[in-house]
Amino acid sequence: MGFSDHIEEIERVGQGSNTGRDAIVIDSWRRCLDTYQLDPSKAREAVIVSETRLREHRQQAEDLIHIARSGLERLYRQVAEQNYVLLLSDRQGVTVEFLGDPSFNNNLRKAGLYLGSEWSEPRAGTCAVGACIATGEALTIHQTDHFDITHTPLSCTAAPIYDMHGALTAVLDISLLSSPILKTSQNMARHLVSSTVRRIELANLMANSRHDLVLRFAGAPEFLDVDPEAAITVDSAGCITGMTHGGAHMLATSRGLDWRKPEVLLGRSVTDFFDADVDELASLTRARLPQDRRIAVRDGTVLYAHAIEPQQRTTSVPVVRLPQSIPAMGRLGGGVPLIDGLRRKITKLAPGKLPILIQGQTGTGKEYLARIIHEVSGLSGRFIAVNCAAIPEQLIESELFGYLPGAFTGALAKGRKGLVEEAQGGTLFLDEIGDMPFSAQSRLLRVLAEGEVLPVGGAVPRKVNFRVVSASHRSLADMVAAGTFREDLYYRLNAAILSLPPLSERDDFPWLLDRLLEKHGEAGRPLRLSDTARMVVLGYHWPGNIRELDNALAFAGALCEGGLITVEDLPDHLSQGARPASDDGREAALRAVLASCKGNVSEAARRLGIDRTTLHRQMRRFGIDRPH
Ligand SMILES: Nc1ncnc2c1ncn2[C@@H]1O[C@H](COP(=O)(O)OP(=O)(O)OP(=O)(O)O)[C@@H](O)[C@H]1O
Repeated sequence: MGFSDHIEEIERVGQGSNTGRDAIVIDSWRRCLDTYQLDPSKAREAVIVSETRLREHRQQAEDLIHIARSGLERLYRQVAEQNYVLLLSDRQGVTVEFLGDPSFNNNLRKAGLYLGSEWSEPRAGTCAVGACIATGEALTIHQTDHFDITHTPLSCTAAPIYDMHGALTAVLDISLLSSPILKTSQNMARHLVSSTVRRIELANLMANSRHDLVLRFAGAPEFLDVDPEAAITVDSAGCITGMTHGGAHMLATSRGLDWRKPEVLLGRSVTDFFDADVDELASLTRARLPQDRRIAVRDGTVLYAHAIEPQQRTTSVPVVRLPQSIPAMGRLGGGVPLIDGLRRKITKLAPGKLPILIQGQTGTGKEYLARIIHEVSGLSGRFIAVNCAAIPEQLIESELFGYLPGAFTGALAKGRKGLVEEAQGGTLFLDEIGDMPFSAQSRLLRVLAEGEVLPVGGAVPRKVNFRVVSASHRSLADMVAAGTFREDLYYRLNAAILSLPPLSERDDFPWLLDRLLEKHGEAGRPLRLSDTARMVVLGYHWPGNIRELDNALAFAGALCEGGLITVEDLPDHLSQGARPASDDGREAALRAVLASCKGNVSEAARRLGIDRTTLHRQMRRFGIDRPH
């Protein structure tokens, strides 16, 4: 369909015709024309918010991103091969999390499939995220369903994420830069997105309702414990305090109410909706077989329920996250030679002003290490982190170096201080420095060489004094050789290089695991792992490194009962593609399982899923004594 055909079709719809598109598209086009007064003949570039605004949006969505991450990564792995990218947007339509193939970064950024892009209907016209926010429903906006001609190559599928009080809080979207003609090709995508959202809402509900009874529901007993369709929370008086979107649907349907009005559901007694009171519901625990946990809803439907008792109320002492109470250097890792070596280097380097370059794969803790360096350095200024990959190219110079009043269109009337100046007397952490555009590299070099910053549009440089720590998951030396990174800047940044190993090579893995279990548990009550879950965790290869482990435990911690993580609570892919653990990990796991079986080799072999001979062989290999 050509440009003029597209505009003509929108105009016909505006005049009241039905051109055969889905009602959801027609309604959205009409909103664009009548409510937002958008002109279909004016193509608009994708809107990408500034780094500062993006940071604010991400901060507000931080808890959700944290809980959602494991689900998002799992979904991304399922669809990445078909070239989908994944976006999580907040309720304003700003993309706060993005997963996509970095080799398409430029094209994706241009198409607005990127961190910070704004996909609300008033800004972008009909689009999946915007229409999803407007309707509250999962949907696909396919190619020419888009209002704006700039977006018609895309096919986007989105589903809303509701908080436990029934308010739309975010949107999960998967998008394709190019797709088959038929819209039905995206039905599977809609199904995948919706089921991921269901899991995210469930994890969110579990994480936020530690003191209420949680009830999960499924239409079939087989799926009850593994993939429930709906969940609600109930307080000790039997009143409903929270629900997933599926839960809201179930409650509303049973009484002919509107799920869009959560206020008519929350606070009501469970007896309004179920043929059972709160005590009967609370007895539907795992102690009974799933098929014995039948429950009738007021409209006559029969469901299966799973009750999870509230966790003990803790006194309201502020939660002290254990890692913070350990001195900075101690937080780096366990007492193994590799980490001790790193500690020695940091002790020497941190107090000086020498630029430090941290290398390591994604998620290995580069920013975490940079913060430790800042803490140990004793510098009185702030730690300012800049993700060079997340700032749109045209904004990077003004964000870093600031600008004077009227430096460019859209600039603030007062001008603005750049991040370099914000780091005055402190540390400027330049993450993903390899993604810094060439022109900004030249300016940065001048700042470092001369200790002066020249704001955009300015003529008089200002003195600056800060420590620079940069990080990259790519080899800057290779980029220099390829001519994509300035050699002189490289030599300025890499006065000292620190390398962080991938998680699978860290001998202190069990130490890290314990710290993260403390972090995600309640104050003084770390999460625990069942023996088999520990084996699975130690046996997985963790391509996303500490971040992936951190997210998986946050997710499992939200799903588990009583603080004990079992294999079912872990993201599925951990147990599927498990690769052999490092020797240290395997040895620690064997000892842990043997100890918990009081040395009973047959029982330990059963729990580990290996035969006795193999277990004996492994025990010999690690010098573990045969129990007497
Ligand atoms: N030594 C550690 N102990 C406990 N948690 C850690 C440690 N190192 C990193 N983490 C946690 O792992 C996660 C990832 O760390 P960080 O963001 O520093 O990684 P990164 O290498 O900068 O990642 P990227 O390259 O993707 O920016 C964070 O949640 C951080 O708190």
